[in-house]
Amino acid sequence: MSGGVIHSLFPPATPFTAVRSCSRRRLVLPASSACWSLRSVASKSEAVTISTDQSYGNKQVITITPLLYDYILANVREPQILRELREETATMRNSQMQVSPDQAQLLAMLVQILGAKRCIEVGVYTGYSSLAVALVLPENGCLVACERDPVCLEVAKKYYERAGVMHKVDVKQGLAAVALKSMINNGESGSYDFAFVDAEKKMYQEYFELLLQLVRGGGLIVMDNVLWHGKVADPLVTDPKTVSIRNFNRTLMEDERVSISMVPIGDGMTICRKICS
Ligand SMILES: C[S@@+](CC[C@H](N)C(=O)[O-])C[C@H]1O[C@@H](n2cnc3c(N)ncnc32)[C@H](O)[C@@H]1O
Repeated sequence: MSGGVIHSLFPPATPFTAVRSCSRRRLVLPASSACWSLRSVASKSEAVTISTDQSYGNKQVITITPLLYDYILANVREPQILRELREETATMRNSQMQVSPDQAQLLAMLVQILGAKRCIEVGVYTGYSSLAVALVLPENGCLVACERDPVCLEVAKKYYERAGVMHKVDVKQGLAAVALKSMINNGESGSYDFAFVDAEKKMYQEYFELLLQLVRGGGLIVMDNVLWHGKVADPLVTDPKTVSIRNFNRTLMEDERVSISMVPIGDGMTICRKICS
C-alpha cells in the first residue's frame, strides 16, 4: 500500500493473548523465535480499517498487529552478527531497551543514503543499533558510541570485535552530555553526518542542542521513543518522562533549524535533518 496509508502503533481493539513478551517496543519476532510468542486473535483484515473521519481524508489506517509485525520482521534483512547479539541481549536485564530489527535496518539505511562517515550514538546499551550503523560505515568511518554503563558496554565491545568493526567505533564511557560537550570543546562542531539518540528521555532537548552543534548542515539527528508507548498522545498521562518527550516533540515542531519526519516504527523515531545555513 502506498501514500494514503496511515500506520498506527496503538493497540488494536482486538485483545491479544500475551504468552511471553520481552519488549517495550512491541517487538514481535517470527513464530520460530525463542524470545517471543505473542499470539493475535485478530484476523488479517483487522489490521486495516478505513477511517470515516474526513480529517484523515478517509484514508486507510493500519494497526500493527502481531500478525502484521511478524510479516514486517520476516522482511527485515538482519545480519547474522546482529541476530546473535539480539539473542544474547534477550537473556539480559532490560533487553526491551534494544531497538527492533526494523528500526536498526532503517538507521543503517539512513547512514548509507547520507554516505555518512562520522556518526554519534547516545545510549548504546549492548550495542545493537550502534553495530548496525558501524557495519555499514566505510572502513575509514567512525562512530562515537556514548554509554554510561560499563557492563553492557563489555557486550557491545565483544560484538564490535567479532564483527570486525572495532576500529570504526570510539567508545566513550560516561555521561553522554559530558562527552558531547567535550567533543564541541575539541573543535568537532559541524563535523558529524549522523547522530542517533536513545538515552535518558528527560535529557532529549539537551542532547538535541549539543548534537545540532556537532552535526553538519544536511546531516541527520534521529531521536528514538518519540511516541513513548503512545502515552504522548494521551493528555491524561502526565508522568515526567512522558511530559518531557511531549514537550520535546512540541518544541521540535516549531524548530526551524531542522526539517523533521516522525516515523511510527518501533516506539516512534523522529528523523531531523539540519537545515544547511
Ligand atoms: C534504550 S537503551 C539504548 C539501546 C540501544 N540503542 C540499542 O539499540 O541496543 C538506553 C541506554 O542509554 C544509557 N544511558 C542512559 N542515560 C545515559 C547518560 N546520561 N549517558 C550515557 N548513557 C546513558 C543507558 O545506560 C542505556 O544503556
